[in-house]
Amino acid sequence: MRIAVPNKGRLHEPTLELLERAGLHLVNGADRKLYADTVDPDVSVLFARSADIPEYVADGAAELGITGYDQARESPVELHELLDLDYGGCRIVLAVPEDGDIEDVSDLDGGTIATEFPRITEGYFEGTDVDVSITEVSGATELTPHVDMADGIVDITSTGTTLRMNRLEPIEEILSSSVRLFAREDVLDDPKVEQVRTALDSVLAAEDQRYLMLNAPEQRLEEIREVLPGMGGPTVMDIAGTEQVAVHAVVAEDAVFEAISELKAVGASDILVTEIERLVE
Ligand SMILES: Nc1ncnc2c1ncn2[C@@H]1O[C@H](COP(=O)(O)OP(=O)(O)OP(=O)(O)O)[C@@H](O)[C@H]1O
Ligand SMILES: O=P(O)(O)OC[C@H]1O[C@H](OP(=O)(O)OP(=O)(O)O)[C@H](O)[C@@H]1O
Ligand SMILES: [Mg+2]
Repeated sequence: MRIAVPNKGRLHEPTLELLERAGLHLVNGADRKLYADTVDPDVSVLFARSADIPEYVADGAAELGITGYDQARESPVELHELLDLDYGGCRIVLAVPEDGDIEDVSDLDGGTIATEFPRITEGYFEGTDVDVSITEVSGATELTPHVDMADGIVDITSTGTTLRMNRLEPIEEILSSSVRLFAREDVLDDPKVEQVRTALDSVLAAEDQRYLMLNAPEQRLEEIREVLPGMGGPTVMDIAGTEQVAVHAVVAEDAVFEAISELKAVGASDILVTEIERLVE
């Protein structure tokens, strides 16, 4: 089983980090290589450009691919999306010069749009009654409206800094993207695919949960339980030779702050909060 992952760019590092956290450690160095093995002898990693990953998976070079949803939409191939990996969040927008006369999509009729995403752009304009010609560029798209190459652009934005720096403003959002795990339809029944999906999902599931440990007087256990409904309730252990119990529970990260003061109020002490590496439900 091969997983195609970004070989460079902003998705490279976080993708390798995710594989590591999921337990799929690369074993023979990743630098400047096309392939790497993982600790699982049945799983290897293939490095490719983010934009090429959908094609690599569809063509059989890899069974699974990790890349942006925008890249999957731009590619002509059809893949099955297994998991939203929740990083590389960005939007593809239609943007025009801040100080020009274009205020609305309809003002672009008869105009030219420059983009690295011609298919997405074409699909968007097909859904409007605005006719534009599309010029494909391979980078620095933001420059094109200022050198009379285009009236507007369709490009990626996240913080909006690049658009602002180039005196452009978004007038429409075309799609919202994040990194996803994709598979070819014919491998969906392979148990290894499910194993990889579960491993990656366990990292995401753990991210917004914390492991809470505390000591409490045994007679206050019921009150403690009320604060900690948790996953299947807390684990309770007797502390030998004392009237105290040790309580362990998984708690949503955003509930920890409040839970701590409530737990103290019902007699908890020695409260410890730790991150969870993986969580398989
Ligand atoms: N500003 C951004 N914020 C968040 N995610 C982004 C941003 N820009 C790009 N991405 C995501 O990362 C993917 C790859 O973009 P990146 O710029 O890293 O590679 P690239 O420019 O395609 O690399 P290459 O150098 O191989 O051409 C995009 O398809 C998108 O999903
Ligand atoms: O809204 P912002 O946060 O400013 O991000 C948007 C920019 O990020 C991406 O470029 P990237 O930094 O990946 O550089 P690249 O052109 O080399 O791909 C994208 O092509 C935009 O130019
Ligand atoms: Mg880029």
